[in-house]
Amino acid sequence: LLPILSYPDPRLRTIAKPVKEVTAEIKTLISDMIETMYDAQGIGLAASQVDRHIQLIVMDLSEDKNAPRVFINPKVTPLVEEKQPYEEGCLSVPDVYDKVERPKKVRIEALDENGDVIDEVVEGLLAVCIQHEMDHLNGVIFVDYLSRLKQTRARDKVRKVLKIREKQGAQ
Ligand SMILES: O=C(O)C[C@@H](Cc1ccccc1)[C@H](O)SCc1ccccc1
Ligand SMILES: [Zn+2]
Repeated sequence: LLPILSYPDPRLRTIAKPVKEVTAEIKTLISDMIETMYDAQGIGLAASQVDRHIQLIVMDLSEDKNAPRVFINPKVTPLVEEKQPYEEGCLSVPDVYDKVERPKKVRIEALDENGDVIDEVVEGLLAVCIQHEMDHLNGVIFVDYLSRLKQTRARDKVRKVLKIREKQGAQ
C-alpha cells in the first residue's frame, strides 16, 4: 500500500508532469495505486495523492470493485455550460464532505495502461470523479472551492482524524 498525502500537505500542490513512456515501473505504480484506492474505499486516486507527480489517474466506479480504469496524460474538456452539484469527499481530506459544482458533461482524452487512446464523453459520477482527479494533477483540492471558514474546519478535522489514526495504529 502507498501512503496517501493529507491536506494541507504542500506536496499536494505540485503540478504533475506528462508520462513519456509507460515503463514497467509505471505499471507497478498503477497496480499499487489501484490496491491503495480499494483499501482506502476510494473510487478514484490521482498519482499526486501518493506523492508521484505524473499525470496518472486510476478509478473504479463498479459495484464489485473489479473494473479499474487507468487514465494517462488525461485532458478533460467541459462540453456544456450547465454545472451540477455533488457531495464530494477526498482521500486526502478524510471525513470532510461538501457540495461542489462542476460541468455536467465532459470529454475525456487520455491513454490507457496499454498506451491505447481513450476518447469518451461522460456525465454523472464518472464526470465528477475525473474532474476531481484532474484537479489533483493540477495541485487543486476540492476544499479550495469552499469558503475560508470551511477550509479552516477541514484542516482542523483532518488533524483530528490523523491523530486518531495514529493512536489506532500504535495500539
Ligand atoms: O480523489 C480522491 O480523493 C478519491 C475521491 C474521488 C471522488 C471525489 C468526489 C466525488 C467522486 C469521487 C473520493 O474520496 S472516493 C470516495 C467517494 C466515493 C463515492 C462518492 C464520493 C467519494
Ligand atoms: Zn481527492
